[in-house]
Amino acid sequence: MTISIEKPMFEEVSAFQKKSENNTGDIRMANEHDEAFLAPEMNAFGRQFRDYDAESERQKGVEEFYRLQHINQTVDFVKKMRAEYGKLDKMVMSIWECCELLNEVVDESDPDLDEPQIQHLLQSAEAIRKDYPNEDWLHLTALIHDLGKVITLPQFGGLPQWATVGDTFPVGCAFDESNVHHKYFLENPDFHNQAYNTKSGIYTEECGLNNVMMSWGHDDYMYLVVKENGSTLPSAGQFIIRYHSFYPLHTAGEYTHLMNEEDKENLKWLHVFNKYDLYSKSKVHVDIEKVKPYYMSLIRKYFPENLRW
Ligand SMILES: O[C@H]1[C@H](O)[C@@H](O)[C@H](O)[C@@H](O)[C@H]1O
Ligand SMILES: [Fe+2]
Ligand SMILES: [Fe+2]
Repeated sequence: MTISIEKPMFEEVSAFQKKSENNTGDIRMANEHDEAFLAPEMNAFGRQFRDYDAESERQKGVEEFYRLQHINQTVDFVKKMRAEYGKLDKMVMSIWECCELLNEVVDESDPDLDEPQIQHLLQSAEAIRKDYPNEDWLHLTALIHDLGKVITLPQFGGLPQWATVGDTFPVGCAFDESNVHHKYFLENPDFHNQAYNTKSGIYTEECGLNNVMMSWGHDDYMYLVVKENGSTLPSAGQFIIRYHSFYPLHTAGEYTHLMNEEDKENLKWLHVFNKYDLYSKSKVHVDIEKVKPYYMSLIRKYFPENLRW
């Protein structure tokens, strides 16, 4: 199904200023009188969003995270993970149970967020709901997009952070320089493998992202969960879940030679989504009990009661 976009995809950055006054570091509850979502200029730490070069303690941890991620995500590793997690034999539970479980996950790759993960899910979902009130599938997509991070918990195999979070990129072809902290790819064995280090590598131009192996993490895992459990979430929603961390594509505009026509359509919605995923990260908490009935109704509409994880 193709869903057309009637709203402007991006607001001017100047319009974002007003909201930044809210980002003072104090936690307050959002209420229904808040105006439509305006992306702030600064994150909750008073820095630019996605600033991977700032000098700070937090930044050192993030850089170390990317060093390990870039060294270890290889074609062989991704194949192994896909086979293992494709079995979906780790757990049986509902979507909401997983939302609650996610609170136990800490994301070491994220320079902009140190709130409980369930707040990030609800903050992004509520922000997108205000601006796109009729696209309920988009609200639900936002709610579940990061649930795959549970693979770092012991009961899901306890994968290291570098195999769970962070930006994603294709393996099996050259690592583009737009990847943050690109220099660490030099220590990845695939970097020196001639079958894997050309622009298209093992792929052909316009082969479609579905035929491309992405670095393993919460995006691809959650996509598998959605697909294999027979969710009726539209293809644009499934695409968003699968590629929302693929910043080298959706923000830097690289790797587009691997896309087919369907990918190009879906990418429009990913651009919409990305603004809410990134800029809704704030200290303004959503009242979970108040919004829960609405999201439960969406879960019932698009998912079976229990899912295999
Ligand atoms: O640090 C963040 C975080 O892990 C997000 O969940 C992921 O989607 C981003 O791409 C990543 O950079
Ligand atoms: Fe994510
Ligand atoms: Fe997110």
